[in-house]
Amino acid sequence: MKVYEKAPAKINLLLDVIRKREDGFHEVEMIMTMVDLADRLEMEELPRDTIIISSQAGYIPLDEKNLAFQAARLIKDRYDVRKGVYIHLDKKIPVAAGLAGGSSDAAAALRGLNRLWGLNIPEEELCTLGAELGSDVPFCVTGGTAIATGRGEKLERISNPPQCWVVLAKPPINVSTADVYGKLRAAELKSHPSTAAMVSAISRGSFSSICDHLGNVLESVTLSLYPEVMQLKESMQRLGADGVLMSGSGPTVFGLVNKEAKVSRIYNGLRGFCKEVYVVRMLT
Ligand SMILES: C[C@](O)(CO)[C@H](O)COP(=O)(O)OP(=O)(O)OC[C@H]1O[C@@H](n2ccc(N)nc2=O)[C@H](O)[C@@H]1O
Ligand SMILES: Nc1ncnc2c1ncn2[C@@H]1O[C@H](COP(=O)(O)OP(=O)(O)OP(=O)(O)O)[C@@H](O)[C@H]1O
Repeated sequence: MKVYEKAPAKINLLLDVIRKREDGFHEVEMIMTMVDLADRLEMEELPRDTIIISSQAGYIPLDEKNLAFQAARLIKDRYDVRKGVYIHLDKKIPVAAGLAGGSSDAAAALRGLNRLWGLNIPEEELCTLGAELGSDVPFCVTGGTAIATGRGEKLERISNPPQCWVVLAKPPINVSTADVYGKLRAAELKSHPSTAAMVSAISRGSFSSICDHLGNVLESVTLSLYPEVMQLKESMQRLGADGVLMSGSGPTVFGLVNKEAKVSRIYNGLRGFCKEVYVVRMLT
């Protein structure tokens, strides 16, 4: 038997850091949603008690470092599953981009293996398992749009933003999430984005107000480390995106655009100097 799962990329419409915790993680307040750029996982049961990962992407680990592998091992250990699985990852989400590609693969593996092995694990329990794999995994299990607090694992579902185009551009640099959080001086942040204003904008379905309240305090670190991310933001703004922000710890920058007519101008303008540009829709 085979099961298939889609693993969409996430973007952070808002990312605030409240404080550094004693366990080394940061207390955050984020608003996350999904876009329709997705990896696809094919999972097939194996009679032997083993986990095998393959992918067409040559640049990700296929051993126990792979988050989908870790998800499979976790579910097998916790529910005493003695069967094996072959997981093929069709990667479309750029890696180490701030789009939670690995986290979404892990979440899709949890959902898929729950079905493949008929375990009937409730979604909330899958989220708790997911939190053991990474802070973004619980959100990737549920999808939709949510306010995430704690280290990102406490979720409150909210309505989806109004439909729009999302232009994603990833400069050719690799950014380490741990490094960005490590360099952030949370206590010295001068301004914070307003979660309440963003939640209100989303609930009113006001595209322009959503664009006005985009904010990510991790930009203060990544933009100063990598000036090319700042340049990319400026280019997207100049080309006419309605709202522009870096996603997660970066380096991907996204632009929200409400009119289709503007999208190809932005895409073509960015493609002149950035190889990885994607035009997608918000997943609603
Ligand atoms: C930047 C975001 O992607 C925004 O959605 C997340 O906050 C990070 O989520 P993630 O990549 O799943 O992060 P994890 O794999 O749990 O953690 C990677 C590293 O980032 C740092 N980290 C992560 C989340 C958090 N709330 N505080 C942190 O300080 C920690 O140093 C941790 O060792
Ligand atoms: N299934 C996977 N897909 C992509 N990367 C993976 C996967 N499993 C493990 N990794 C490793 O995880 C690291 C981060 O990749 P990922 O694409 O998840 O980053 P990200 O988009 O920045 O995530 P986040 O937004 O959650 O911080 C990479 O160095 C990669 O080698």
